[in-house]
Amino acid sequence: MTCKSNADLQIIVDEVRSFSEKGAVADYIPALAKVNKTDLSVAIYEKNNLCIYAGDYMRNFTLQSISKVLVLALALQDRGVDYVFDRVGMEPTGDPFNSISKLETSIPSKPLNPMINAGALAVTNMIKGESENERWERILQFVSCLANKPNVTYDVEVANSELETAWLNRALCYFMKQHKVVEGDIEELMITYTKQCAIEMNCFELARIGAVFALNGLDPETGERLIPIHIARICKTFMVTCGMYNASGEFAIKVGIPAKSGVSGGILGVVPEKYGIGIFGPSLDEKGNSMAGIKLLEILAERYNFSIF
Ligand SMILES: NC(=O)CC[C@H](N)C(=O)O
Repeated sequence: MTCKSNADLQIIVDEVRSFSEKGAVADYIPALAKVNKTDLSVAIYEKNNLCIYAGDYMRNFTLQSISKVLVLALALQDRGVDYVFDRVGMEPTGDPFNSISKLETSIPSKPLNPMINAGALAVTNMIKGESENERWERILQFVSCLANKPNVTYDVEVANSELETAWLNRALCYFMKQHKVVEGDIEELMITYTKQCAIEMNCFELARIGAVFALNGLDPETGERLIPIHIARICKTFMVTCGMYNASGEFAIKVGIPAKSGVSGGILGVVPEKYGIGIFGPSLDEKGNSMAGIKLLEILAERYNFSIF
C-alpha cells in the first residue's frame, strides 16, 4: 500500500521540498532554466486510473532523458534485440550522461549503454521511417499510447533551444558516424532527438507510463499489450543499472526500483507489478537528478517497502 490519500502524499512532498534549495535547475539548455526551482509534484498510478497526487501535478514538463527509455522500447520493436545491441552496449558507466571519453576507448567502438546521450542518439537513429517526420510521428504515437494522451506534443522552445546549443551531442553523433554506429544525416537526427527530449506531459501521464512498465508492457486500463514483455524487461533492467546516470548504484541501494530521470527534473519510477510513479522537481544535484524527487522516492521506498532487492 502507498499513501491512502492525496493529503498523505502532500505531507511527504512538503517535508522534502526544502531539498530543492540546495540544487540548481539545468541551464545548459537555456529554455530549461525558466522554471521555479522549488516546484515539486508527484503522481502514483496504480491501475484503472487509480491515482494519488500531490503538488502541482497538472503542470507540464519536458521528458529529456526519460524519453531515452521510451525510444529504446520502440527501437527494440523496430529492429530487434540483436541489431540494437550490435550498435549500443549494455554496461553502466561511472561517467556523466554527456561524456564523450569512453566512446574512443571502448572496444568495439560503441556507446556503453542506451541511457547516456551517445547511446540514446544511436537508438533514435534506429527508429524506422522514410523521413525525419515519419520517424518523429512514430515516436509521438508510441508515447501517446503509453501515456494515453491522444495529442502528445513537444515544447518547441525547449527543442529549439537545445538544437541551437547541442554541440557536444553533435560531436558524439559525428564520432559515431565515423565508426558506423549511426548513419544518415546528423542534423536530422539532432532534430528528432531534441524533439523527443522536449516531449511534454504532466506527472499523472508520466506515472501512467510507469504503470505500463510495472505491468510488464500491459495497458493499465485495458490490459492491451503495448510493449512486448521481453522489451519491457530490458528497459526496466537499464533503468536499474543506468537510469539515474552515474548515481544509479546509490539510487539502487537507497530506493531500489527501476527509474529514469531527466535534466528537466522529471523522474519516471516503476514499482514492479504495482505502481508507476511520475515526479517533477527541477532543482538538480551535481549528477543531474532531481534533488527533492530523489528524497521523495527515498522516503516512499522506505515507508512502503518499494525495493525490488
Ligand atoms: N540528462 C538528460 O536529461 C539529457 C537530455 C538532454 N536533452 C541532453 O541531451 O543533453
